[in-house]
Amino acid sequence: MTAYLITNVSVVGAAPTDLLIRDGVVAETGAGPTAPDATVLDGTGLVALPGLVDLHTHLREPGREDAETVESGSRAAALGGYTAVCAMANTSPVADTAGVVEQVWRLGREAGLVDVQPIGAVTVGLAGERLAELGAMADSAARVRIFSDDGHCVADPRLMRRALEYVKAFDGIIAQHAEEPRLTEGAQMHEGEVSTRLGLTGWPAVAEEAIIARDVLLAEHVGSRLHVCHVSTAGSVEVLRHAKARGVRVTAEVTPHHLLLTDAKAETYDPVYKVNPPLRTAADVAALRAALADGVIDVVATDHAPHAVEDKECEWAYARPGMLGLETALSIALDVLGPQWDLIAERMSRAPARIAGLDSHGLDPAPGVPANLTLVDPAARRVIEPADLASRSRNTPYARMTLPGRIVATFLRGEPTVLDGKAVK
Ligand SMILES: NC(=O)N[C@@H](CC(=O)O)C(=O)O
Ligand SMILES: [Zn+2]
Ligand SMILES: [Zn+2]
Repeated sequence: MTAYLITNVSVVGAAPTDLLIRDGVVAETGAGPTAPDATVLDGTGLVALPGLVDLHTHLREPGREDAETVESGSRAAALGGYTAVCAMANTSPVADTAGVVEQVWRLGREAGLVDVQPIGAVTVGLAGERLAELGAMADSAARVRIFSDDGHCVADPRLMRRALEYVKAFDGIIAQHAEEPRLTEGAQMHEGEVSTRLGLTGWPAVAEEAIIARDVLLAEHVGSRLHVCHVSTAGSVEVLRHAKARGVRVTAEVTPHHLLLTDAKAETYDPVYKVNPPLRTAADVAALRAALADGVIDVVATDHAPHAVEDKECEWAYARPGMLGLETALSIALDVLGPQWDLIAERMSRAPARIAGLDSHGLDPAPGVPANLTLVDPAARRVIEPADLASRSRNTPYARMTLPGRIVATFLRGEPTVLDGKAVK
């Protein structure tokens, strides 16, 4: 195993130091460790962060390997500074059995670029009718702790209650895609001024807020852990603020795109901007940014949702919802939050690792800590070229935008997965 000496690097924004990585851990920090055998990387101007952790990634394998595979998605993640991703269950077949989650977990190990932690489905086939084998998935080699029907809402309140109760036995968590289906039938975009002008059926904010309100009450009632996926409205933030003040065990995530883009993008009729939940208003974006800063929202999660060209480059109404996120998330966070490194480390690494129970991730580089870390060049600016992305899909909403920040290197258990901005395998 090669040792690496990263010199003159700022650890999470602190004064520059040296970092010696050996045998999978951070062996030493401080000025000038002697390690003649180590490969030296000049860290001048770079910031070392704990490897990013994504609570919400769609890897599309099994079933849509033309859009993404565990390997291609893992490579995109490593290039984005991630060392762990939680893979959503809406694959084909659905990840609703021990067999499927173990398959995804093994494929992640084989790719060896990030730790792939499978999420299990809450209900069989995501159909919302009966609970999947939650216990068998928890006991499997994949040790599933997060369960989600993402893509669909667990709309039936009795089923949601039973799921919340069931996972308590192994400190599991239900991650809800909050969308009251009766309020979003035929919806194409956010319900508001722009949808009225364009004549597109709207997805009202209340369809999200009503489910979050119901679920925080259910979680409080049964004393279970709830996680809210891709929060997108100012009203949702207020419901979460209220629930957290009452001590409900709820956590929440926001995506990079909901922190940056608004429903005005729909005026282009370019389906690259079609996503669930939809892009909202500038007032919602402002509320989400404030909630991320003050902690009502715990995490930035990508909702990386690759789609094949034929599913995306078509008429708006027929296009699948979803956009890429892994390779641009840190840049969007840097753009939105500025160089608040401690906040970025908290929202993109420490908090998601805690929520997912990934003990060897989300730890600031320090002696003895597993060397899961990433090096960022905050001064770099790059133009996003869809063709250059490692993802198999091309549906990035940031095409040809100039974004701040570049991932220079990523280490997984002391081994580089990215060096000089390029994937090593
Ligand atoms: N976000 C999306 O618009 N799409 C996701 C599903 C989801 O996250 O709800 C997908 O799987 O494509
Ligand atoms: Zn969703
Ligand atoms: Zn999703």
